[in-house]
Amino acid sequence: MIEVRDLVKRYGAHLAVDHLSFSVPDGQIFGFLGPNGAGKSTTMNIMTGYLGATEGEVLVDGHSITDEPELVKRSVGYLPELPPLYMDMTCEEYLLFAAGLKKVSRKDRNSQVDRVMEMTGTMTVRGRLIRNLSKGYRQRVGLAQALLGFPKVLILDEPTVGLDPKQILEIRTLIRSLSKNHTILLSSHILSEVQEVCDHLLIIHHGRKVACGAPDELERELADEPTLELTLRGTDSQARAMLAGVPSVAALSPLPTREENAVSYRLEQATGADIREDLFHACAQAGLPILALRRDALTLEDIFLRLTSDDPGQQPGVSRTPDTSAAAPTQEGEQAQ
Ligand SMILES: Nc1ncnc2c1ncn2[C@@H]1O[C@H](COP(=O)(O)OP(=O)(O)OP(=O)(O)O)[C@@H](O)[C@H]1O
Repeated sequence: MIEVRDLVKRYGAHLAVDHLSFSVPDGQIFGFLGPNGAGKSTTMNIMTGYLGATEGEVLVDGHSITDEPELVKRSVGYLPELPPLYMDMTCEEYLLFAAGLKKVSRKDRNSQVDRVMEMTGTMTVRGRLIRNLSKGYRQRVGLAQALLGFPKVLILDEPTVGLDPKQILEIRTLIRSLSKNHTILLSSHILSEVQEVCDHLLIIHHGRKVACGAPDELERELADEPTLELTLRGTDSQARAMLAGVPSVAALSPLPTREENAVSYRLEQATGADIREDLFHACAQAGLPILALRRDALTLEDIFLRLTSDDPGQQPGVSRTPDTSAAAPTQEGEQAQ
């Protein structure tokens, strides 16, 4: 169990981490998400004992990183954003060297290095110079280094940054397999990179917590009720009279339309309601053909962008991604766009 309590980090007058608190239970893959400069690396550097906090504390299994740094460091493996690799060493030489720095006993070094190379799929490149390895393999070597000593906790700072899509998938699979025996905290500034792999997400902005929860929980809690965009063949008064008779239309606002003899509205639905079928029947009964019906729902990506935006235009309800799966067939038999 990792506990971060009321953590503050100031660089001179700049407040990089602002009273941040969270905890990571054993066995969880915890995603630490925020745009560039949000304070992720600073927090991770404090959690791993590389940097001192201005205020607050970090506990790993109840032991404070400040009071018992050696003990805590032994239970934490760290992959920094730029792994400190020595380009002129082979993969194996580097891992043996890192095992020495981590005070792995001489008699265990070779077997541990073999084991972490197996775990990270680097056995086949053990004799290659690190400078000649691809970025994906260098990242694996960095992970292998973090695994030496078999710490309970792994802290990975942007482990997939700069990798190609295939390498990203491979590292993700590797992280998932490591989660069987480790508690993992990994950071990213890209939601899609952590959404798939993490059980829990913490979103920070300007060093402050802005949201925390399981990805689907966040989506449920932070997304507004979906709205509908409806375009009909008919007049404004006909449409409003028909819509007045549909229960659960909480509000409507007109939208511009390029269709001739047509009107378009954004409809807000009462909490929890889905009025698409009611609308279909009401429009059919009133003889007002539906030309388009589109449901707008916030995705987790929209929520992340909204929570971490300094632009007041990116406020609730502005950044929306159309859910085209909910588009209704038009009178011409086409899918509405
Ligand atoms: N040594 C330092 N001295 C002064 N300011 C710093 C220092 N390190 C980081 N900062 C500032 O603190 C803030 C947080 O930086 P940090 O690197 O922790 O963010 P991050 O979320 O990891 O960003 P990135 O994804 O770009 O690495 C930024 O505004 C950064 O400019």
